[in-house]
Amino acid sequence: MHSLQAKILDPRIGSEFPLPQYATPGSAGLDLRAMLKEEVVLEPGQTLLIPTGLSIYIADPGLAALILPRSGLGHKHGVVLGNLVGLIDSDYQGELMVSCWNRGQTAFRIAVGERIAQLVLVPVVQAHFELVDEFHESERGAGGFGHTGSH
Ligand SMILES: O=c1ccn([C@H]2C[C@H](O)[C@@H](COP(=O)(O)OP(=O)(O)OP(=O)(O)O)O2)c(=O)[nH]1
Ligand SMILES: [Mg+2]
Repeated sequence: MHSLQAKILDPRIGSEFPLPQYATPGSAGLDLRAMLKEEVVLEPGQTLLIPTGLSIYIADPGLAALILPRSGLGHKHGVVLGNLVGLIDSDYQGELMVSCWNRGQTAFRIAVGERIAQLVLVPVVQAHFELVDEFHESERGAGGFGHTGSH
């Protein structure tokens, strides 16, 4: 298992609420909690930036973290992310923030400490552009956006 530097910015993490943890041994995501002062109601269409009380420093440019919706919240309640996916750069040292978007039709109450999203550490390959005049021709060429049909 990888080791990740983290800072607790909200003392309720580690006391009232546990550090983000893998729910099962095979889980890919660490659940992030809403470290709100008090519960909030997210109205239909509303987006709110929610602090997690935690910062991480990934440090290795060969890694990044993604903030992803929790499938239960997204599917059952329409609560997803305002940025669809959050990308945490390896050099970011600020608080992990979750943009919560209620794309549904009904208001959703977010309780203090509720698990609102999940953090996944992923490998990254950085590349530089090698400018060329022509590509070696591929079977697909420039065809895209349904070029291969739908069946
Ligand atoms: O859901 C998110 C997305 C981003 N971030 C933090 C970590 C990330 O490294 C930084 C910048 O994110 P991004 O590059 O996606 O945003 P930007 O709009 O391009 O801002 P910047 O100009 O700071 O790069 O904001 C979060 O805390 N939560
Ligand atoms: Mg950026």
